[in-house]
Amino acid sequence: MRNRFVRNAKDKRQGERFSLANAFACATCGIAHAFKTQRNMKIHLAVALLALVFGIVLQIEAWGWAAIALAIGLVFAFECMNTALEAVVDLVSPEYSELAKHAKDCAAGAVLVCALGAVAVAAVVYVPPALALAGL
Ligand SMILES: Nc1ncnc2c1ncn2[C@@H]1O[C@H](COP(=O)(O)OP(=O)(O)OP(=O)(O)O)[C@@H](O)[C@H]1O
Repeated sequence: MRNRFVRNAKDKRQGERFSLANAFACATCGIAHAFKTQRNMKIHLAVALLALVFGIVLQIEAWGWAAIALAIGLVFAFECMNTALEAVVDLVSPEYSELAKHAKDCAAGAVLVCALGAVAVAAVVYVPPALALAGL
């Protein structure tokens, strides 16, 4: 029987229907795969949980929650994209290649830039209430 979660370019050209539920299921599989295979994803999760705890303890404002949620989402999204790019590179270039190296290094660099941005957001959101809590 045809796997209902598989759709290729030919199916798309033929206009074969692919339900929204299937699309969500595929996206969820991708996120789960990234969590299972990428050590960095687990580190991002630990840091995100810590950020939530800090947010509750420091009683940050609504705009702070919005900024932290955006930063966390961006880091997870970039790590998923990095995982996708690594898979494609491994598929098309299992042997050593300078282009493959540049592609993977740039994708990893994008995650790093995103994580540094998240650190900057965290500093802006958490430092003032932390100083206030400390009476400084
Ligand atoms: N086919 C290849 N050709 C050349 N260099 C490669 C190749 N595959 C991986 N590399 C190099 O090894 C590094 C690590 O690649 P790998 O696929 O193991 O990613 P990773 O350890 O999961 O990285 P990340 O921490 O970014 O998720 C790449 O950034 C790149 O410099």
